[in-house]
Amino acid sequence: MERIAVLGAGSWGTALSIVLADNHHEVRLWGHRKELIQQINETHRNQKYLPDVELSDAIKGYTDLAEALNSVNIAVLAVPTKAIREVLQDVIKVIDHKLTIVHVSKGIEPDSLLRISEIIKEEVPEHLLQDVVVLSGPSHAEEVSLRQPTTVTSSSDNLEAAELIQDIFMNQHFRVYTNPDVIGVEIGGALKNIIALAAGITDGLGYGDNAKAALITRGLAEIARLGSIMGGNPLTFSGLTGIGDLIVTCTSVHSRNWRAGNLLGKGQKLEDVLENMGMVVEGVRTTKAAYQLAQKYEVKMPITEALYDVLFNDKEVKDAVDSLMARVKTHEMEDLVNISENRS
Ligand SMILES: NC(=O)C1=CN([C@@H]2O[C@H](COP(=O)(O)OP(=O)(O)OC[C@H]3O[C@@H](n4cnc5c(N)ncnc54)[C@H](OP(=O)(O)O)[C@@H]3O)[C@@H](O)[C@H]2O)C=CC1
Ligand SMILES: O=C(CO)COP(=O)(O)O
Repeated sequence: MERIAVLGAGSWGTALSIVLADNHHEVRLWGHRKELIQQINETHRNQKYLPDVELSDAIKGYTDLAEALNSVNIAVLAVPTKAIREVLQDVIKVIDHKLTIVHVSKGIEPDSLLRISEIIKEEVPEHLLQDVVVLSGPSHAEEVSLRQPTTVTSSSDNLEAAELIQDIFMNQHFRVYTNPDVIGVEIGGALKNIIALAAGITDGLGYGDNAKAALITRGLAEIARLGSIMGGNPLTFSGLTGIGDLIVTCTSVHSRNWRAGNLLGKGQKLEDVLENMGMVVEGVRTTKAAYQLAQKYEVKMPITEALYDVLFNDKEVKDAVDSLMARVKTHEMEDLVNISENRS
């Protein structure tokens, strides 16, 4: 049994706390809102983020970060990407020993263009950092908290650390694989949210399954194109954290990214959609970061670029779809064409 701190008491932090408590670990769920943590401790429910599930006594809520991290060697970082630096800066003020940090967030930081494991290594000095592990895959909190079958991937530069986290989380409802390709895992997890926003938009516009299949397939192509150039293993994009997460996020009503896209497709304004969601929609910031990455690496990412225009340049959603369809003709598998041209 381990004592584990989960930092972030939103949907995902709470759902993962349930998995850890089921596995008989002592779970310290830290959140920055006093009322929410009080409610978790008094009613054993997280009314705002996962109202339908009762939390076990093994999950204790904390608002004091020092208390939550006292005598803890493993911390699960479950806050939105934009809050990661702030939380880490507070964490290093209150610890005096090495932590293994498991991050479960799906995003890329705009402008710095850093992946989350890179932000962690930038913020946490070596003498306080044991290992960094990313846990990612097709896993909506709503289903995980109901103990419905779910599969995810644990990834780290240190295989032993990835396996430790695999052991800690794995149970009969929550199956954990390992993958040493941290770059591919983080890029797949972050960029699928862009495609999910786009899939929500086409659904909101009233387009059908053909459009959705096209987005998933061509979306995966552009994620893999960028991710491979950044150093990810192309095979990772056909795994759980690639196509797996892309499918679940583009097709599930649980997805906040899909829901946000759906409302945009129905004509709502971005500010209104985000304000009413009440939960993080990571894909918006990630679209900006991916757009910048595409320029930096000179990679073609037409869906990301079209969505960028919708989100940040006020382009009409219908016009964005029209311009994607009217792009200059091209091969589906450009690499295959290059290989066969070289042979002849
Ligand atoms: N939900 C899911 O099914 C899954 C989510 N993820 C990823 O997990 C990450 C977290 O998402 P999720 O839990 O769903 O998001 P939610 O919006 O449900 O919850 C986010 C939580 O983080 C808190 N928070 C925000 N900023 C700070 C801060 N500066 N300091 C402390 N706490 C803060 C929020 O508090 P407040 O109430 O004050 O806003 C809230 O409790 C995202 O990157 C997401 O992509 C990954 C897999 C599945
Ligand atoms: O990452 C997720 C499922 O794997 C959650 O997706 P949303 O953030 O779109 O809800």
